[in-house]
Amino acid sequence: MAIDPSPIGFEGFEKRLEITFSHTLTIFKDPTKVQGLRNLTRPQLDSILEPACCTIVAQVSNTEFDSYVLSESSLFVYPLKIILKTCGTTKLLLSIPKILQLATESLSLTVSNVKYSRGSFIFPSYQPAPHRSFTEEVAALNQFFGELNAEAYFIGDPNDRNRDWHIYSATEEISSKNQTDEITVEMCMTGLDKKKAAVFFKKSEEHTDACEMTKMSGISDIIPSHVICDFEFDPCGYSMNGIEDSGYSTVHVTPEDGFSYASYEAMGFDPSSVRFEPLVKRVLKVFGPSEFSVAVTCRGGSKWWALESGDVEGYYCEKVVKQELVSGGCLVYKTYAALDTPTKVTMQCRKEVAEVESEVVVCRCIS
Ligand SMILES: C[S@@+](CC[C@H](N)C(=O)[O-])C[C@H]1O[C@@H](n2cnc3c(N)ncnc32)[C@H](O)[C@@H]1O
Repeated sequence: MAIDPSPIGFEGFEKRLEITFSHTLTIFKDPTKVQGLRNLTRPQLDSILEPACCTIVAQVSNTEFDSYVLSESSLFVYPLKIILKTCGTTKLLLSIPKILQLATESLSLTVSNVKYSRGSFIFPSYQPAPHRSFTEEVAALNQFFGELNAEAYFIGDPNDRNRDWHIYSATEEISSKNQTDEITVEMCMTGLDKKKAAVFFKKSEEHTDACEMTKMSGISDIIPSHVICDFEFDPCGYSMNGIEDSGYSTVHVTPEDGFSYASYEAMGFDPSSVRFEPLVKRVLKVFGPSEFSVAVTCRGGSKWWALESGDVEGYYCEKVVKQELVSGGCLVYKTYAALDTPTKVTMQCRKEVAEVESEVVVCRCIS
């Protein structure tokens, strides 16, 4: 586990890396090839996490994929996709060489798509290399994926640096054809309601375990059909992965007052049965944040899902930014503040990353 060197508090905001692979070899019903990355052994997964400075603390799997709760967030392993999400002072991008070595050399896979995203750190000056700035992160990513079609987007408000969203997208082939409909929702919440955050502290007298936290907080009601693997930290903090078929949800909570933070992410759900507004509402009911952001990445024909409605009771939507991604998908980023929070200024997509980075990095803003 990475020791948090910040004397101020724990960095809740996660870094998230998603790498999708394709087979280089023809598969003749070879079960080893069909299982792809799921063939990685526990020591091999540990060797991926070691450079990032985090460890596996719990696991739940189904026929489609494996999910792991980490000392700092989560790992999801599908046959052809790996999603690593880490927080605190972890060095997520240092895991890339090991992931690529195992996927390409041991499993004969090739990289087809890469997505890296994160919000704005609460304590940016305590992040280690290569996470000291987005510029540094883009340079690190380009070392491995710069040969693909790669773009980096820095979406935010120059007057409000702590609401930025950072996204790096790289793809082997620029095409939106044959993309399966897939939606990823990433919510970042700050200023949690103190009473709601109190659930995520272990009580010394009546010990509260992770399962109780899941039920008492209402997390189990967000997508009730998900099978949940939860974990409580000492003296406080909570993480969970929920799984169903090829979809997952994941929640991470830093409940300490002054730097409280919670994240909610869901991917692979049926967009006709899980709708944006009620989903966001159920998550907000659990945490009652003073501010939050939602980043929705849509692939295939599912863009309507993110654009359908932005109304959230008790909050006003400060801004909506739409960004087409080089991989063919579309990102919709929305920021909200509780109705009693002062209005924020206009958000825009800045070009400064493009100015300092290599040629493959551009920043475009559609809205
Ligand atoms: C649950 S982890 C997940 C972080 C997640 N990204 C978030 O902030 O929502 C962070 C919380 O667990 C607490 N914690 C306690 N022991 C920890 C450990 N060994 N590693 C990481 N977090 C720990 C931290 O103080 C913090 O409240």
